[in-house]
This record gives sequence, C-alpha cells and structure tokens, in this order.
Amino acid sequence: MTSAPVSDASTPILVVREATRRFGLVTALDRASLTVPRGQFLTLLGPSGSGKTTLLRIIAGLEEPTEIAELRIAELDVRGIPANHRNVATVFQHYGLFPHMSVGQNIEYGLLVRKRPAAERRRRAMEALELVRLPDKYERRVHQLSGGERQRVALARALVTEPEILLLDEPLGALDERLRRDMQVELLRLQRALGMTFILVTHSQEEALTMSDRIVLLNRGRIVQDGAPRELFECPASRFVAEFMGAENVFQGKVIAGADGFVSLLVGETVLRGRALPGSRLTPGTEAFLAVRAEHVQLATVGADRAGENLLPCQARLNIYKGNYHDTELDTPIGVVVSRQWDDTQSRQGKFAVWQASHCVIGPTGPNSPAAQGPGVTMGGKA
Ligand SMILES: Nc1ncnc2c1ncn2[C@@H]1O[C@H](COP(=O)(O)OP(=O)(O)OP(=O)(O)O)[C@@H](O)[C@H]1O
Repeated sequence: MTSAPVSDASTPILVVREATRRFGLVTALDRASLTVPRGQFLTLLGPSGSGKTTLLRIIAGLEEPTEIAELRIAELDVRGIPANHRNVATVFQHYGLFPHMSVGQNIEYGLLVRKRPAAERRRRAMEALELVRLPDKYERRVHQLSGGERQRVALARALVTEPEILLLDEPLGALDERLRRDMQVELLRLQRALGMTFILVTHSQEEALTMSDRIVLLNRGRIVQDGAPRELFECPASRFVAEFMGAENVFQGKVIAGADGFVSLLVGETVLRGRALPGSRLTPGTEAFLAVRAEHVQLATVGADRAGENLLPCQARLNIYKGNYHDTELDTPIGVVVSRQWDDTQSRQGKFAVWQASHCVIGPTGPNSPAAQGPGVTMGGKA
C-alpha cells in the first residue's frame, strides 16, 4: 500500500470534488463534492435511487466515477487505487460474512490478507470483539448468530484493520425495529469511543437525525443540502428537504413582502408570515413554500390576542393516536393542517390553528432557491 503523506488533525480525512457517475442515460451522481474532517459521523441521506450508494462506492473504490476532479483520503490521491489498497472498510446491509468460517476467522481475514502474524491476529480480533460487545463469540460459526450479532461481527471485521474511514451502507436495514434502535446507539458509542470517521448511507431521516454530526441530503444524484441535523430539520433549503425531513405541513404560495428576516406569503387567500430561509431571494411575486412542523401548531378556542402569530379558522377532521402523542388533522382555508399534542389533557377542540411566525420557514421554490446562481435580492435573517 502507498503510504499517506503526514497530516495533522485539522486536514480533512476525505475530499471528494465534482464526482459524477453516469450509467448510460442515467446520471446516478451529478458533480457531488464533499470535504469531511477527521472523526465526523456523516450521513448520506436520500430517497431510493438518489445516488448515495454510488457516492459511497466511489469513496470505497468499488465504483469508478465517470468524472472526478479530486478524491483524497488522508491527503492521498486515491483515484485509480483499487479498493483493497484504500484505507477504508465497508460494512454492508447483508453483512458479507463468510458463512463457512468461524467468527474469529471472519474477523481475522483482513489481517491474514495483510500477512499479520497469528498471535497479533488473534489479539486484535479479540479486541474488536470486545468493542462490539461479543467477547465470547470467537469460536462460533456465523450461522449460529442472530442478525444483530452478525452485524456486530461485520463491524468488528471492518474495525480490526483500523481504517481511516468506516463506510456503512444501510448497515441496519435488515434488522427489526427494536434491534435497529439498539444498534444505532451502539454505532454511535463505537464512533465516539474510537474517534473514527464514519460515513453512513441511509434513507431514514430518523436514523440520520439520531446519529449524525452532519447530514448530506441527496436527490436525483445531487447534493441538495449539507449541514448539521438541526439545520436540515429547522431550516430546510427547499420544499423537497422540508418534506423529506418530515415537515408535516408544507404549503405553496407567493411572496407579498419581506423585512427583517421575515416574509409574508399569500397561500390561497390567506396571508401567513414566517422566517425567510437565510440566503434566499424572496422578492414580491416569488413562488415560495412555507413549512411548519405539527408540534408548533396549536389549537386555540379564541382568535383574539394572537398578534404576530399565524391564525387559521379550523375544524378537526381526524384524530390519530400515535402512542406518545396525538396528531389532529384540521380542515383550514389553506387545506389540511396537522397539529400535534403531546399531552392528553390539551384541548383538541380548538376553533383556530395557531403558530408563531418564527416557527415556520419560507423559502423559494424552483430555480430561485438558495443554491441557484445569479443576481437578485437576498433576504437576510438568522435561523
Ligand atoms: N450498476 C448500475 N447500472 C445501472 N444503473 C445503476 C447502477 N447502479 C446504480 N444505478 C442507478 O443509479 C441511480 C442511483 O443509484 P444508487 O444505488 O446510488 O442510489 P441510492 O440512493 O443508494 O438508492 P437505494 O437507497 O435504493 O440504494 C439509480 O437510478 C440506479 O438505478
């Protein structure tokens, strides 16, 4: 293996610049760029077919990009370097374990390939098994393990080679709900304990929010937002992001006016106010979306004394019990608005749906979105 140049903690562990992958007429990945600092838990999130696995496989060396301007791992240019000579390890959804081998043999395989002596292999395999909390499974055959245990062994096998980056391709996809949640915590614990860079692929926004320092959201091969989970959750850069991140209430309208980081939007015949998406151009007449989460929509019995808040007359149409909370669907002049109540004692009988302007975000739809280039009036305002 080629030795990496000396690097300090401040140099990025990974740089991907302008990576494109086409399969015939399909552009699976379209000029994706990414710079990842050491020790980050980064998630590539997106719907099926958005290009996340393609990007992960390009990093791993399992997929050849059609075009790429730069690809560095720990400062080393890895373009053209085969997968087994890149200092990364990949964990797949279906484990990829050798069924005829024992747990110990599986974990040691990567070290055997690297011609490490038997005693060292054994010691490191035992350490890796400790890490994934399976210290007594060294002799076990793979087929004697549960799904969760197999995934832990796959993790141990990846970690034992001490890669610069651990790549995880939907590693929890085959596990049941309960186990998946346990393993989310387990992965996070491991990543924090090792300080290793993890790059996870998932299509679950809930998984991404739970685990990541940073989320890179893809749609149709393009990175559509890159930021901290809270940023994507509270400040979606587009209608797609708002909907993908689970905003229950998203409406379309036309900007009437804006000042001091706030915008008035005409939705149907109702004027609503919200925070302008930072960096967006929202001049009067701009087509824009408004997104507000159900937990910010409250029910009020009287419409008075609600200055500065958005207020819509409403009628409850459906109450949905969700365990810890209730969602109430409300008929309003702009369509159905969902309100969430966490407390059973809260009234679900209000006549008005109310939310504060600061609790909803307004951003341009289409070519006027923040990512678009060109001149225009830019709204200020803080998230
Ligand atoms: N080997 C291939 N040949 C042809 N098309 C491909 C190939 N691999 C991927 N694609 C296409 O490229 C696009 C992106 O695929 P990719 O697997 O990267 O998406 P994804 O976001 O990981 O999806 P999923 O969550 O379903 O795995 C899809 O339209 C897919 O059909």
